Amino acid sequence: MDRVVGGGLLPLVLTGVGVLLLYRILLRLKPGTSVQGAVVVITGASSGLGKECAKAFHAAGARLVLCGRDAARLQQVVQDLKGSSTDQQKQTFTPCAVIFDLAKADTVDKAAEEILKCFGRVDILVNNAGVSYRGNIVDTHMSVQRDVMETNYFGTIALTQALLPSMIQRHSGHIVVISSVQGKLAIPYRSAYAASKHATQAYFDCLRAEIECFGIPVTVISPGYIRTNLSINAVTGDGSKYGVMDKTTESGWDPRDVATTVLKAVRHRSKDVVLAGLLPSVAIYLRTLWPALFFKLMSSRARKIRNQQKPKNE
Ligand SMILES: NC(=O)C1=CN([C@@H]2O[C@H](COP(=O)(O)OP(=O)(O)OC[C@H]3O[C@@H](n4cnc5c(N)ncnc54)[C@H](OP(=O)(O)O)[C@@H]3O)[C@@H](O)[C@H]2O)C=CC1
Ligand SMILES: CCCCCCCCCCCCCCCC(=O)OCC(=O)COP(=O)(O)O
Repeated sequence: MDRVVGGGLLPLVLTGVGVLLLYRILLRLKPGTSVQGAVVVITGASSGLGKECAKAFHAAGARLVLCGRDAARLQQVVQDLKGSSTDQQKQTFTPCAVIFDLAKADTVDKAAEEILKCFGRVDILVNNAGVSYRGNIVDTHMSVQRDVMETNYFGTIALTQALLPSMIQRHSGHIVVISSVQGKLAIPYRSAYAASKHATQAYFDCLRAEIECFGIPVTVISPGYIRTNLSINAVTGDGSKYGVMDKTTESGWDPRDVATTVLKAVRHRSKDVVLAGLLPSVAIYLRTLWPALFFKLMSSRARKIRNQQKPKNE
C-alpha cells in the first residue's frame, strides 16, 4: 500500500512543480503593464543603480522626478537623459530634479510637496537611495547606527508616507523599494546596514498587506552585490567614509541589468524579488530552515575577517 501511495505521489509532485515552473516562465514572458507617461520618482538617482533606473524608465517613456542631495550631479543626469537617443516611436519627457537629504527628517515633507508639483501626481515611487556601512559593533558610535537608519529606513518611510495619501486618494500608484540580500540575512561587520534593510523589508511587507485594498502594489527588490559606488560611499564606525571599492562590489551585477529587473518587476507588479547568486540564495533558506548552521557559518566568516585585519605580529 505504502509503495503504491509513494509511487503515485512522486509523479504528482513533479508534475505540480513542472506546472508551477511553466506558469512562472509564462508570467515572465508577458510584457506586463506599460510605464509610458507614468510619473516615476527615483531617489538616489545621481549615481549607481538609481541612475541606471532613471535611464531604463526614461527610455520606457516615463515622466521622471529624480531625487538626490547633489544638485550638480543630478542636473548632469537630467542633461544626459535629455541628450540620449531613444526609440523614435516612444515619447520621452524631460525629467524634473528635486534636491533633498533623506536623513533630514524635517525636509522630507517639503520635498514630497515639490515632487507632487512636478507632474501633479506620482504613479510609481522607487525608493532606491541608500548608504552602506563597514565596522565592528563594539567600536561603532551610536550616532553612526542612527545615521544609517535615518537615510535607509526613516528617510525612505517618511517619503513613502508623505506621498501615500495622494495615491490612496486616487486608488492608484505603486511603491517600490530597493532593499538588499542583507534585508533577508545579517552578515558580520554590516550591523547598521543589515539592520536598516531588515527594518525596510518588514515595513514594506506590512505596507503591502495594508494598501492592497486600494489597488496599490508594493515591490521589495533584494539584490546581491552590484557594481556601483556603494562600498566607496559606505561609512565606518567613527562616521568617516570607507572610500574603498571592494572586490565583492567590483565583481557584482552590472547595474544596467539590475535596473532592467527593477523595470520588469514594476511592469509585473512583483511582490518580492531576490536577485542573487546560488550561495546567498541558499543562505537565505538556511537562515530559516537550519539557523544553527547559518549562525556557525557567519561566526566563521567573522573570525576569518578578524584574522585578515589583525596585524601580523599580534
Ligand atoms: N551596490 C550594491 O552592492 C547593492 C546596493 N543595494 C542598494 O541599492 C541602492 C542604491 O545604491 P547604489 O547605487 O549601489 O550606491 P551609490 O552609492 O552609487 O548610490 C547611492 C545613492 O543614494 C543617494 N543617497 C545616499 N544618501 C542619501 C541621503 N541621505 N539623502 C538622499 N540621497 C542619498 C546618493 O545620492 P547623493 O550622494 O547624490 O545624495 C546616491 O545617488 C541602495 O539602497 C543600496 O543599499 C542593494 C544591494 C546591493
Ligand atoms: C550547506 C551549504 C551552505 C551554503 C551557504 C553559505 C553561506 C554563504 C554566505 C553568503 C553571504 C552572502 C552575503 C551577500 C551580501 C550581499 O550580497 O549584499 C548586498 C549588498 O547590499 C552589498 O552591500 P555591502 O555594503 O555589504 O557591499
